[in-house]
Amino acid sequence: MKKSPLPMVQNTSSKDEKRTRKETLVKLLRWHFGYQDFRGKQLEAIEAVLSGRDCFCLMPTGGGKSMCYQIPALAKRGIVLVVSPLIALMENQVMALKEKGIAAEFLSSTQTSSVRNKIHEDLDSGKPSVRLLYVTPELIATPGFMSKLTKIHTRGLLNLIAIDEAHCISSWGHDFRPSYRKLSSLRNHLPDVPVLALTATAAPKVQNDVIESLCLQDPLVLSSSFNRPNIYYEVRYKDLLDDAYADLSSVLKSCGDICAIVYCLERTTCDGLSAHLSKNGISSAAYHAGLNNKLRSSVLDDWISSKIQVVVATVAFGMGIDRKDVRMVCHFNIPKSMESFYQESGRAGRDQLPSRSLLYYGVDDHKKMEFILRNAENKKLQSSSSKGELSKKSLTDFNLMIEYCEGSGCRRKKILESFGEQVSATLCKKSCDACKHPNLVAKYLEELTTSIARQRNGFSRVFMSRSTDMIDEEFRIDEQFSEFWNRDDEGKSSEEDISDFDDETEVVKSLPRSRLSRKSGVDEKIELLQRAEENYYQNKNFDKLKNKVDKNAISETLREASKQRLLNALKLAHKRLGILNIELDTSASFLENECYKKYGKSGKTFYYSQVASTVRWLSSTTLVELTNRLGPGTPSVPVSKEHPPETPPSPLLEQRPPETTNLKRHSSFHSPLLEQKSPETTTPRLDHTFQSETSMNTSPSESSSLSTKLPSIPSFSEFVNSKKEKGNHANTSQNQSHMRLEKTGEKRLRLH
Ligand SMILES: Nc1ncnc2c1ncn2[C@@H]1O[C@H](COP(=O)(O)OP(=O)(O)OP(=O)(O)O)[C@@H](O)[C@H]1O
Ligand SMILES: [Mg+2]
Repeated sequence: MKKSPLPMVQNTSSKDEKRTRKETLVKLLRWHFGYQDFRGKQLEAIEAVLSGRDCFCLMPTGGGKSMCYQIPALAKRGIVLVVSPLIALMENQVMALKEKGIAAEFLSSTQTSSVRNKIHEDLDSGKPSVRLLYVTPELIATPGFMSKLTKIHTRGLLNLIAIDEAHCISSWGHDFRPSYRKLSSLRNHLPDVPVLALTATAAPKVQNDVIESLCLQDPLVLSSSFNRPNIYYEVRYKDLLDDAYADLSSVLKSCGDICAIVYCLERTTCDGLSAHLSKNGISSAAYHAGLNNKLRSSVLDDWISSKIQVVVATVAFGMGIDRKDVRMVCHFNIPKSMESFYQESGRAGRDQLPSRSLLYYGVDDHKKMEFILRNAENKKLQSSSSKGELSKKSLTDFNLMIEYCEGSGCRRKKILESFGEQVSATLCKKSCDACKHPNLVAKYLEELTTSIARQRNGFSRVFMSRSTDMIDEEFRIDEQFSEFWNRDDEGKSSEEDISDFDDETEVVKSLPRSRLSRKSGVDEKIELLQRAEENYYQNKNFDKLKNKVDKNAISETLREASKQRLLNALKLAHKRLGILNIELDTSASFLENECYKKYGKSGKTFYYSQVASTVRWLSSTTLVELTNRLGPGTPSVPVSKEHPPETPPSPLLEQRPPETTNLKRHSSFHSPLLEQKSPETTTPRLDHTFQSETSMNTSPSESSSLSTKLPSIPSFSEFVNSKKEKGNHANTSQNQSHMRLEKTGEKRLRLH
């Protein structure tokens, strides 16, 4: 339903006229949005763009930047074009505006062509009804759309171009989107349309970059303080806690039924933590780019409509999400920069009511993030030597985050000073843990220092400990080792989860790719890692390690959550493959037990990686493989949906004696870590025929014993060796195949 139009704003300059204009704008605000008055610098920004001036608007998260282009759209006949980085963000805003009776639309590839055509017809009509048109930067770059904009402009109907989240244009910013770079063409094509750039990113370098890149002319630069007085800042130290999962769970419980966001670095953590919270009676769901669009939308809807209270998410969740009553934002892993932290924690308390930011800091998380950033930095350095300065920036930015966690003194001051704001000592008013409980925080920091020193002396873990600095200094992580990185998504590198953008491709394209081809020196480093692993398992320094291992121990709760994950994955496999001849609950226990047996002593990270890899295996495995691993007996004929095995289902766990885990590997066993097949099995094949052939070549007695005696999950050394062999084998096979192809000039079956 559309509202009746209010008087249009005139561009006038006398004092009275100025007052009248302000009154009209306030009337529009009250009429359409129900707010009493403008906040902060909103009015100045609105007046500037209405007078035709470019404006750069720097406001804190939740400060009300959207209003700076929404009111101008209502104040003048014509269209305001809004460029926004995420489709979800556009959808949300358009929906909210439509609910208020404001004619807003968005154009994106997710719409049906009939919806898009309708919008285009309206735009071409000469008298468009739409007042706010949201588009992606990619669309702006297309010649067709640019000529449409030019046409609208020649009819005098393009009032303003608003670039929301404008920091995305700057490679100095924390959310750089290459597609935003294309927006610089707007000024060439539409030189006299005012441009409004909006961001909550305060770094001066980013500001200058935005102004230059968008070619803003004599812009009015409006900036407000970044202080969020209604947010209480706190850091908890994972290394000093028995169980961070349990700690978060009790914090959330003690707060009552609050709305919260928990950010994690990795998708697996989101899944595990969300399962843990749910199990403890907290209504929660995981949200990350690994879920399909439908699932993500339903999680978002449920959270926005308060059906669930807590979303456990990667950074894919949040940019521009406008739920005002978020009472707590928790970072379960350290964010990559102060800018990211500020943006994400700033999603708390947008209604200006007291809220909380809680960060769980762990030394392992620190190392992991540092490793990811260094890896990304190395990649950038290799791709362009001129970007050296830029590459180092990520580590410098991260150091501010470390200082926030490990340093003493007011947290608020640290945040604001990192953005160049000078802050008085009294500003915080005891609204951070360091100001409210200085002695306690000092004690924690001391304990943390001791714990770090202990870890430095001991060798806590192959990848995550400080003693691996010398390795990761040069060692370029290969995607293939991602299992040991607690990664849940093959083919995507660690950086992806940091960006975790879900709808655009360019960021994904810019991710580090596998470096298998760059072999130089890698073998030595692998050997180094293997030696490290051997040392570790020999437990020579067990006493020194004990403390750390305890901290890293796998709790029953974590095991239960993992079992739940495996059960869910089994259910999905059950759906995908049809009726499975296995008992799901027992099989989940069995698989979890396998992971625990293998990595129970190595600690959470390895154990959790193994769970993750098993989950992935379940998502892609065939019925034969699954039955071989979990079912009652090896089928002597290929198993298919049409020909299920005749033996009745019987849970494997009871059938398997403990010593059988060391028996020789069944050829049809498909380990998620060890995909390599023995040389004799590497003939051209289709998956199913291969499985059935191997099964048929096995004698019945062998077959039944193999089916119950499952192979062990490979150790890190086995995994590394298998990858090496696989690499060598692939090279040999490729050479042979290449020669054959050259000879025959014919394309044959692709060799593995
Ligand atoms: N003048 C106002 N008075 C009261 N509430 C307002 C006012 N202007 C905006 N708001 C409300 O403040 C909330 C935050 O606004 P908005 O989403 O525009 O913030 P933002 O600056 O874009 O934040 P972010 O950086 O997170 O995108 C919204 O719910 C909005 O309706
Ligand atoms: Mg916004």
